[in-house]
Amino acid sequence: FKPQRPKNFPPGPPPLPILGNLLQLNKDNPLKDLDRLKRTYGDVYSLFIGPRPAVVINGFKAIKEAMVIKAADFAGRPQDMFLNDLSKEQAGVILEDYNHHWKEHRRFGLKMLKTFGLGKSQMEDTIYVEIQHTIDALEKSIGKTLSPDHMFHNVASNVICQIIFGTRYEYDNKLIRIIIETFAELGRVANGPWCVLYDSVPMFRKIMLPIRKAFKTSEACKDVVTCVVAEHKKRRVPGEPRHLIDCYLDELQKTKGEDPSFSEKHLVPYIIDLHFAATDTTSNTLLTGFLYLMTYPHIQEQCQQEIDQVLEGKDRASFGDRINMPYTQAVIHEVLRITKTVPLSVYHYTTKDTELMGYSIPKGTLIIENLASVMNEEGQWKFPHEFNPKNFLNDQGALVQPEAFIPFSAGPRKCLGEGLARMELFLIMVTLLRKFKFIWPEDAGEPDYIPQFGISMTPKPFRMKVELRLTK
Ligand code: HEM
Repeated sequence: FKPQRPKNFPPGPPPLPILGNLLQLNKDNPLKDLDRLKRTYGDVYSLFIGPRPAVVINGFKAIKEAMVIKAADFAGRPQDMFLNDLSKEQAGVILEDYNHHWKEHRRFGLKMLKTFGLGKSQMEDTIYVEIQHTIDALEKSIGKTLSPDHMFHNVASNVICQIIFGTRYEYDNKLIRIIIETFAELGRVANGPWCVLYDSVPMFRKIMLPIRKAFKTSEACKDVVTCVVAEHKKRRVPGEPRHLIDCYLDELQKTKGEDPSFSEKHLVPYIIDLHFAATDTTSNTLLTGFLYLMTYPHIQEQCQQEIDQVLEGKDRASFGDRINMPYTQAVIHEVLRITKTVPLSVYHYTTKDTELMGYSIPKGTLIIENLASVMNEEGQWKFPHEFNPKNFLNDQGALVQPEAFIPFSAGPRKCLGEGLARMELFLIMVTLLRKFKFIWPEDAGEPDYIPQFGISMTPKPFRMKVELRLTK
């Protein structure tokens, strides 16, 4: 029953029978424990999640060797875990293994972002529609305090909904509600002990009640999305796509069953994947950004000075303006660094027997890419442990992007939505900072910067006070 490390496998703490090293990891937030183990065993070490061996990769050098230099060896995804079983062999793109289906859906996703405006003013227009809704909400709260949670979630959700469905939804819409509830439910289960038990002791799988509930919620979510797709299908004119769903159906017609990767049954999980990947990540980064901007008012003011100067006489910012805003850009980069938005990336899997930093790693090993360890790695940053935009500025005040800046990961599985996320963060932050001053409420006490751990790091709920800067 005691798990054994294969020959020349990375070292790690001795495992217990059945449980492996689970008791050595804090179930609410394992990041500190992973850091502690790194100090003992080095940048590449192994752990047993139950009886399953996993290799944890820390620090920029080791991550680069795995994800970039030996990219194809480390680009798989495990296929026998709770989240895979949820998608019942109809994976979209995030959890799909390194295969033809993944490649085609990734290519298609990138094409969709371009088709619907990335790199053109069309995407800026889409984002601006959402910003206007945020501005309306903020204007109603001038002089009062408000909770920004839903506001940023709404923006990020609606930008991706415009691409997928060609429409925006109010926060209380049935589709959006069920998607949010499903992710919350799955997030709770995925971060908790039930999921670990599910992944490590398959014989218990069928009898675990919380797991069965999560499966039911996920099915209900798929049913709602399926209905929405069916509605869109009724109004579709082949060859005249209005949104991603139309384009997918056109692609299906083009390949006429020759390429089984594209099939209607894959469309629903694909949509859910994209919405999931695009929403909490972007909104949690924005929330963290505004938490820091409120509590570091001198940094907020310096951004505002630069924004006022560059946008003087202009109605609105365009993404191209970022070139003339090195300080604001540095702040946005610093927000992404400090947020560690997706701290352990998405689990990878080795596609063949390989080597890393001199250790042997067999095919089919679970790989945990500790992106958080790079974001405050000593030697990579001027100020690894503080919020300081100088991490991204040289002595002349120009923007520099250290190689270790990999909040979107690196290599072939790198975030598909990086371009969209960067555009959203820039346009939303710049537009809101130009128009409003964000203030940490006097009665809010000391800010708590420690986020809740999850697939995406979520800041603890906070309130913000808003004052108007421009009346236009
Ligand atoms: C601040 C915002 C975001 C951050 C920090 C972020 C970060 C990440 C990270 C770390 C991964 C895992 C990469 C890996 O496995 O090596 C990922 C994957 C992914 N992201 Fe993002 N992401 C963000 C926003 C978005 C947006 C807006 C989209 C919209 C389309 C998106 C779509 C995806 C997809 C589809 C994948 C899976 C890629 C694959 O498996 O090939 N992300 N993201």
